[in-house]
Amino acid sequence: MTKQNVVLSDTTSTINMAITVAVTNSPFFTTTAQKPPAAPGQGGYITISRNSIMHNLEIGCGTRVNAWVDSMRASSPTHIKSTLPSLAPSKSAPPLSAQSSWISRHPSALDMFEQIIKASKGKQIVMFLDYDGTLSPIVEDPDRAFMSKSMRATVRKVARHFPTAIVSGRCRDKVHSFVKLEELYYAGSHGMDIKGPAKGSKYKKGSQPVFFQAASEFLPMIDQVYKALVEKTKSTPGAKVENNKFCVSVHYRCVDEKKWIELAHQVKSVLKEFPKLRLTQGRKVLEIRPTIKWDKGKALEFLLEALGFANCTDVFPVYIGDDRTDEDAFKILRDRGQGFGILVSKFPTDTSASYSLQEPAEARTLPNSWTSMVFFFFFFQLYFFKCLLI
Ligand SMILES: O=P(O)(O)OC[C@H]1O[C@H](O[C@H]2O[C@H](CO)[C@@H](O)[C@H](O)[C@H]2O)[C@H](O)[C@@H](O)[C@@H]1O
Repeated sequence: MTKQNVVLSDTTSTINMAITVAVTNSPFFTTTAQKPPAAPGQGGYITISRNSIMHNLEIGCGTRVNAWVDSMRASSPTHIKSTLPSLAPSKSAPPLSAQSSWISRHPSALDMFEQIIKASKGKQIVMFLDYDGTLSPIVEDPDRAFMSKSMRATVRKVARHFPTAIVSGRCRDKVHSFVKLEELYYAGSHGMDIKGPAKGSKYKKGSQPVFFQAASEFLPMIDQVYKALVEKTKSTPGAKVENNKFCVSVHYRCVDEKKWIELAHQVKSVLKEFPKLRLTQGRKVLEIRPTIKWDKGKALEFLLEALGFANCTDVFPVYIGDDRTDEDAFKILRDRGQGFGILVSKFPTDTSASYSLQEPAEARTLPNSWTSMVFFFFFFQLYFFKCLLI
């Protein structure tokens, strides 16, 4: 029996935790490894290998199916809340050494605020923001994950000072309809659908409009798999299939846990017919997407290039996100040695982000400059917002 340390992260739902899962041969999980060893947050978000799932479900091997359901369960706040202490110091539960060590490796962005501003001096800051769980609260109905007016006002302010992009797993049009800011860049479908502001941007060098769809040829297939999944899962109460244009989400947040295995089998039976699609896992969501090598990290690189910063040393990208899919972008920043990633999380989790956002109470001093103020209030809102999450 091989013991594998698998990190399951549900940042938005305050459910980040490291779980040691004993998995025999464990082909079930493939992790996007995040080196280097000395860097904070080695490890990665879990990608469920489609082949492994397909195989395991196909042969009806109880252990493998259970492993999948275990993974779904581990992304559940109720399970993790009860087992992992929050990063916030509490009277009843003094911080564990693991927690303090995590915080020392991923210090609060607020505590490091002055250093961050100093490091960005003379460079063009470019902001990348995840949507669900970062700008909007996690709610049961994905169609109602609205952004608050104050968050919108903050993002508007940020965009006035820096080129700003929303990078989301959602369909680009949908995330645009939630954010409602024309001046931003939007990268929907996990970065597979990128569009710049219709009126252009004062930051962009050159007049070419920014538009890129990395998986256009998959459109008919995604439509097909969406319809098949809707049909197949309709017998599972609470299951919701969301068409994100270049990918599909199967939500199980409202599905009775006893029915998760049934849902897993339904999804498997559909995916069997689509060998060019792969399956990954998000927050109480199974995400089906093309097998192309494109993710939020690639979208970040694409946008930096489109903005004219491809080989620049004077650019400072900042990516704020809370999900496993954001790790691809954090890793790019770490590898480039440019800017930094901020993980919004109440709990320790494996991450390539440099900094974290945990508690609003950490905000102590007000920085001086206007730019700093924008950052400060932006961070502060994210902190505050995070505390309201389920
Ligand atoms: O990259 P993101 O912007 O974070 O999008 C990832 C997924 O977010 C949405 O699902 C999540 O938020 C829902 C609303 O709060 C919640 O109900 C769900 O359980 C979460 O997984 C979105 O609906 C998905 O399509 C995105 O892939």
